[in-house]
Amino acid sequence: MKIAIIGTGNLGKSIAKGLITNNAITSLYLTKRNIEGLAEFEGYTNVHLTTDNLLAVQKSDIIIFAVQPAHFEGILKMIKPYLTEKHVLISTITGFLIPQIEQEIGEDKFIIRAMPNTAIAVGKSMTCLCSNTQGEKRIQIAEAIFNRLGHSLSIPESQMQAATVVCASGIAFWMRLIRATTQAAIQLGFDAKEAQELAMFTSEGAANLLITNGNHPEEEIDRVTTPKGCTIEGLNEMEHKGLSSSLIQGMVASFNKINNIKKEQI
Ligand SMILES: NC(=O)C1=CN([C@@H]2O[C@H](COP(=O)(O)OP(=O)(O)OC[C@H]3O[C@@H](n4cnc5c(N)ncnc54)[C@H](OP(=O)(O)O)[C@@H]3O)[C@@H](O)[C@H]2O)C=CC1
Ligand SMILES: O=C(O)[C@@H]1CCC=N1
Repeated sequence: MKIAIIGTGNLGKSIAKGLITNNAITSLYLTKRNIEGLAEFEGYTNVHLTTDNLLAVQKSDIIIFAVQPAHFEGILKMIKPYLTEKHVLISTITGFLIPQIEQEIGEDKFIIRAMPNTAIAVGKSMTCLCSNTQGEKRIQIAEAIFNRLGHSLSIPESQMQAATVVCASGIAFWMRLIRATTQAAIQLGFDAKEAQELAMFTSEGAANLLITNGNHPEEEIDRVTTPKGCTIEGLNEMEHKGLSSSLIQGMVASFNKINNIKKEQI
């Protein structure tokens, strides 16, 4: 696959790492205005670093956009004359809707929105996908890419804002939970390195129990909570302090913020 990533920042680099590690590219063009920040990608014969978005578009079939929302409109205007019927356009841009993209480049283009997360760098992204009517004819290409780099789910565009919070921002939320459990483990006597090891692999085990068994979390909780035991004591104390409520309120705040994100960023 001939792929370009327009805007190789935090997410773009993560996608690039995933694509390279999983041998998912014939050629990969990575763009950025300041390409000094891409030194880690030097030395791969099929990876090209450039400031020239038009070159990247012309040399590629699949264009993944990963710039900040406020930069996207200008880039679409610039590349429009260079888009052909071969191009599949995949936008990871938060809050930028398909009709807005179509307004810039036309409804006849294959337009897909993807909401991956930074775990794509290690082939573990939960990625939600949607497309315009034309894009439905190429959605399998996006599914092939993102399934190779994790797990994908096609959803209506109306759910993309929620998917951004749950899946993309979700990495930060889970990191904070893992960090907090690490801090607790340190307080309980483990050194910092061991504490993080315990927190990381326990959270991985919890997720894998659900992925493998397909059970409801409460079913797995019931298996751990010995009557009058220490687990239920801890869980109930966490709930008295508002753990679930705090997570839900934080995620709803994150969701509401997306409505303003495009006009606020520069
Ligand atoms: N970070 C994440 O986990 C996720 C982010 N997203 C979305 O992905 C997008 C990028 O986010 P993120 O990676 O965090 O942001 P970053 O700021 O880290 O990356 C954006 C990159 O775009 C580059 N850029 C800006 N203007 C241009 C241009 N004209 N041509 C080429 N490159 C350009 C910037 O580099 P330079 O200034 O050198 O050009 C920068 O490296 C956002 O829209 C965000 O909503 C979606 C899911 C997850
Ligand atoms: O924080 C943000 O706005 C972007 C979108 C989701 C993850 N990062």
